[in-house]
Amino acid sequence: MASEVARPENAPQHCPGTESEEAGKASACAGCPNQQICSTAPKGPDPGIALVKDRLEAVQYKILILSGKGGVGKSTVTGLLSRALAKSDSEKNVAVLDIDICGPSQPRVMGVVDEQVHQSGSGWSPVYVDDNLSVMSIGFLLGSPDDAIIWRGPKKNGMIKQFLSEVDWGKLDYLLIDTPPGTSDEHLSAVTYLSQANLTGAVIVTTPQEVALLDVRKEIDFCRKTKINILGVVENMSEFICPCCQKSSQIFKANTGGAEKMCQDLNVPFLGSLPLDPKVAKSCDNANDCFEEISDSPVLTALENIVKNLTAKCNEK
Ligand SMILES: Nc1ncnc2c1ncn2[C@@H]1O[C@H](COP(=O)(O)OP(=O)(O)OP(=O)(O)O)[C@@H](O)[C@H]1O
Repeated sequence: MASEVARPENAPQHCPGTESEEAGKASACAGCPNQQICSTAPKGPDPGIALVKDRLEAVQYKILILSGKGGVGKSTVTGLLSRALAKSDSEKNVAVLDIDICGPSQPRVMGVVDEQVHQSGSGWSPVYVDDNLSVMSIGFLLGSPDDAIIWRGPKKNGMIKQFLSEVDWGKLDYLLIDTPPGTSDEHLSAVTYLSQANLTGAVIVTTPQEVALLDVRKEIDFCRKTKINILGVVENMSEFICPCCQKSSQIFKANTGGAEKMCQDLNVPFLGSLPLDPKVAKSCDNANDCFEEISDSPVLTALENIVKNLTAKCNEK
């Protein structure tokens, strides 16, 4: 994506590209409605891209967590995956970066709502959930969790640049980047700033219903257009296993075959499914360490399989 020449839609035939030194000055620019903007705008790639590359040099796997729709459990799955990865090997360092600027959930999901981040000479220090698990979110910077963030694209872009380039993670094995639903400003900013930082790929979270899968298809298309490697799809809330009789029910029925069938059709890896467990929702709502509270949940068994598939995909890179 970074190598493509950026040209506005209404550009003349021989437009040199908005980032070219010739932008606004070439003979083809005469009469172009963008001429003045092009000749005065700063040229070349955003210097933030190099800063992000340097900062994330010591992070082995950088993974974007995406979802087409809101509420499918992307933040919960990010939190569960990070805890599972951290618990699977105490030598591995794992971190979560929450770039859902307008709806940051990670402080609650990770059970660290009242914490604050500190700034030092080497950047922002993330909040530590465990010795080998840290998290950074705009939620830590708000005066109150009820404060609304009403920002336009450029301000969100600046915040994401800061998050990606100024957090002092130390040496990390996994950085999971929790994004807002859809394909919005935050995604474009993240993809741009990570364009030279060797992004490992994306995990897409969905629920089984067609209404959610429709939006996942768009997410897959976004990844393909922006050349992001798709590590795989996780289907969340696939079934509900009754804790009394162990009977399985499909609360969100997969009328079109669910995520696994969609993955086969679109030739995308399927990482596995997670059941719906009310204990998970309760624990996250109460901002508790959900791993402690769901030690007997089928979610943990299912999570093991997903972590195994995800780490295998990362190792392929
Ligand atoms: N497997 C699960 N079992 C039970 N509850 C779940 C499960 N996954 C997520 N939830 C619950 O579903 C709700 C939505 O989850 P979450 O906030 O993670 O979704 P999201 O996709 O990140 O939403 P958004 O992107 O809109 O912020 C939360 O209350 C969460 O606790």
